[in-house]
Amino acid sequence: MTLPHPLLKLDQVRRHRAGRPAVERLSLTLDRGQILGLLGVNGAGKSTTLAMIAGALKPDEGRIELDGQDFATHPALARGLLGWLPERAPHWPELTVLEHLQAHARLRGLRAGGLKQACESTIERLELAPLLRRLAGVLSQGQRQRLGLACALLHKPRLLVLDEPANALDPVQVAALRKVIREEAAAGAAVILSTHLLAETTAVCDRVAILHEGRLRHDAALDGDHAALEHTFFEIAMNGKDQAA
Ligand SMILES: Nc1ncnc2c1ncn2[C@@H]1O[C@H](COP(=O)(O)OP(=O)(O)OP(=O)(O)O)[C@@H](O)[C@H]1O
Repeated sequence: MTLPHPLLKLDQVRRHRAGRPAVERLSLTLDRGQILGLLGVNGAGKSTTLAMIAGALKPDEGRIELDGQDFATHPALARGLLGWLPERAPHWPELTVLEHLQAHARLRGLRAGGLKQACESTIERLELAPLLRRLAGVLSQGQRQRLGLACALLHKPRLLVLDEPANALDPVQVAALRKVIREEAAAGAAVILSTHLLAETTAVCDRVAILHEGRLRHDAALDGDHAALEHTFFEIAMNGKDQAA
């Protein structure tokens, strides 16, 4: 009997940036319906990892598989399966919010009724209706973040890759973001999100991985003992001590 493959698999992935190791021999898997928090201090390698998962950066070594497909040999297929909110989501300042959503939907292959339906449901979920006619260039940082998240969600991705998704969001929007993440996971998508804030992971994730200096130092299900996790995080961040990896 063959076991079903995980939705996402990283196998011994390495990446240098500016001549230095940014991610070192990183292996992890993620299953459908899981919400994994990638935790680490500034410069730990979180964004580099997520950019490789999203196909924006190529690993120097190692393999990344999405739904059993090697990213290196099937990049278009893999990209079609995921939605990525990068750390600084790019936008076209001269387009309105609605034009953004429509352009992203077209880029994702949606047309006619499917495009309209995807835009309408995303606008409703992310409460973007009051912003539709506004130019992206005049949005606040938090509003731009919501637009970036909307663009990542439009085509119902099977893997959501969110880099610091709560950045610049107010508390109401943070709660809305968490609801969306939980809904996506409940619908069977896998979610990986990066943060340097412990509370972000404990609020919404069911598993946490800690990266430090590009290496995976901890990977475990969240068991509700937040004090123990905080201790582990600080031990790793302050002393670089390896924990159960
Ligand atoms: N564009 C770049 N060019 C060169 N080096 C980079 C670049 N981006 C990141 N790095 C380096 O790669 C390493 C990992 O950075 P990365 O942005 O992945 O960390 P991070 O955990 O996401 O940090 P933060 O929480 O501050 O966003 C760091 O040493 C950083 O200086």
